[in-house]
Amino acid sequence: MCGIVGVVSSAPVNQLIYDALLLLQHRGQDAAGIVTQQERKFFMHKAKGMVRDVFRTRNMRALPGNCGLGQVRYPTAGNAYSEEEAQPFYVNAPFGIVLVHNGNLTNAQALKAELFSADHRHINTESDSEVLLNVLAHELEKSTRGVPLQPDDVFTAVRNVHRRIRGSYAVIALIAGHGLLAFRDPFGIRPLAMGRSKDGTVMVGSESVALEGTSHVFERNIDPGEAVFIALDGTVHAKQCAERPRLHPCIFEFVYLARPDSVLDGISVYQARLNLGETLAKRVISTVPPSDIDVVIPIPESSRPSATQLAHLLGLPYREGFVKNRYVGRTFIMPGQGVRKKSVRQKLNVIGSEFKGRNVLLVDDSIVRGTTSREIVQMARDAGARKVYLASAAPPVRFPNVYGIDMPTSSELVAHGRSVEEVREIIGCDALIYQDVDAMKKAIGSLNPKLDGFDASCFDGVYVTGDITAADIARLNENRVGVEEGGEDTSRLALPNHVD
Ligand SMILES: O=P(O)(O)OC[C@H]1O[C@H](OP(=O)(O)OP(=O)(O)O)[C@H](O)[C@@H]1O
Ligand SMILES: NC(=O)CC[C@H](N)C(=O)O
Ligand SMILES: [Mg+2]
Repeated sequence: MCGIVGVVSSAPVNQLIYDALLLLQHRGQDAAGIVTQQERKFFMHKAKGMVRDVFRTRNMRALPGNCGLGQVRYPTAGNAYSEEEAQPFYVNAPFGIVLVHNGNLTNAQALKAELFSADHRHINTESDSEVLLNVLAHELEKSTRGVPLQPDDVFTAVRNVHRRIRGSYAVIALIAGHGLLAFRDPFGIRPLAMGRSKDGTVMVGSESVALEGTSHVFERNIDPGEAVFIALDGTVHAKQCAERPRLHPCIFEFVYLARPDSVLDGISVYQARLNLGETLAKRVISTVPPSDIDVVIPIPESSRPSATQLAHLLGLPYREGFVKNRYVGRTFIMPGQGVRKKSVRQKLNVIGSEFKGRNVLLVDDSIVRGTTSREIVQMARDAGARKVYLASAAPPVRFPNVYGIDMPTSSELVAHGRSVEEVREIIGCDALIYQDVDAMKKAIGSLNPKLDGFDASCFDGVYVTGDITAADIARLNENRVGVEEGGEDTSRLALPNHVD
C-alpha cells in the first residue's frame, strides 16, 4: 500500500498536500512526491525518503498552484531503491498527465509489451504505475473528442482502462488545464475517500484521516469501479465505469495497514481491531487458561486496540512492556529482511519489571515473516519472563499478496506450509494462538453489512480478481529489486543529513 492524495482548491495547495502526506506516512516510507499545477504547467518534486526529509523549504516554494497531488511510496513492484520509481509519474500527452497509484497491477508485464507494440509507448522504469499511467493516457487520447476535455470522455477512458488492467488500483491523476481524476478498481481493493473543506477545497485521499487531519469533512468513499472527475472550479462529476463492480476491500488494511483513527468503506479501523481482540480472546481461553496468564502486553504499535479488548474480556491486567522508539518507522513495510530485523531491536525495548517472573501473553496484530515475533519473544525471555505466550489478532499469513502488500513469495512467510506447532517452535514461544479466518472476516465484516466480501488472499489463498496463478505470482516477482532475503538498504538507517 501507498498513500495518495489529490486536491482542487482556490488557494495554494503545496502545504495542504504535504500535511495530508504526513498523515498517510504510515502507508509508505520509501519515497514521497508532490506535483502541483499552475497555468497548465506542472511543478514536481519527488525523492526517496520520508515526507519530512524529502521536502525542504526550497522544494515547497517551488510547488505553486491551486491543485495537485502527492504520494508516499511502499514499493510492491519494480525497484524498491530507485528514485525514478518514486511517484508521481508524468506523461506529456494528451494534455499532460501526472498520476499517483496505490495498489499493484497483476498484468503489468503483458501491458508493457502491448503498450510498446500496439500503442507505441515507451515505459522507462519497472514500475507498474508507469504502465498504468500510459494505459490511461492512451485511452484518454482515444476518447477525447475535442478541447476542452469533457467529463464523459474521461469516463470513457476509465471504462477502457478497467478493461485492460488487472489487479488493485486506487488512482489519482491530474490532467493539465482540466482537473483531477480519481478512480478505484472494480473490487475496491485499496481504499479511496473524498471530502471537502469549508472554503470549498475538494480532497481525495487513501484514508479518512488525511481528510480529517487537514480540516476536510469526509463526504464519501469512491465506489469500486467508479471514477470521479473534479474540474478546476471544484465541480464534481462522477460515474460508475466498471461492468460488474463489487466491494471487496483488502482485509489487511483493517488488520495492520491503515491508521486506527481512519474509517474505510464505512468500517472504523479501530473498531475492527477491537472486534478482532474480542474474538481472539475466545481462542486464547480454549488454549491457555487465563489463570495461567499474569499480564497481557501489546507489541506496539498496531496491536494495541486488539490487546486492550482481549485483556478486558479475559479480566487480565494490560501493561506496556515494550517501549517504541518513535523515530524508527514501521518495520514490516521496510524493504529487505536485514534492515527489518535490525529495526525491530532498534524500535522496541523492554520494561524489564513487567516481565520478571511473570507468565506474559504478548499480542500482535499479525505475524507475517515472524521477524518481529522471534525477536520479541527472545527479548521477553531475556527480561526474565517465566512463560511467553503469543497471540495474533490475524490468522496465519500463508499466501503471497499480489494486490499491493509486499509479501511477494510464500517461502518468506513463516506460516506457509507449516502447522501452528511448527511456527510456534520457530518463534520460540510457549503457546501460539492465532485468529481464525472466518472469525476475522465476521469480526470486521459485521461492521458493514453492505460489503460483498473481502480480499483476504494472504490468509485464505482466494484472489478476488479470480485470475491469479502460481505462474503469475512467480512472474510478478521476477522484476522485483530490493526484496531479496537479507537485502539491506543501509542508507535508510543513516540519520538525515540534509543541509538547507
Ligand atoms: O511478522 P513480521 O514480518 O515481523 O510482520 C508483522 C509485524 O510487522 C508489523 O509491525 P510494524 O513494526 O511494521 O508496525 P507497527 O508499529 O504499526 O506495529 C505488524 O504490526 C507486526 O508487528
Ligand atoms: N504499495 C503500493 O501501492 C505500490 C504502488 C506501486 N505498485 C509501486 O510499487 O510503486
Ligand atoms: Mg507491529
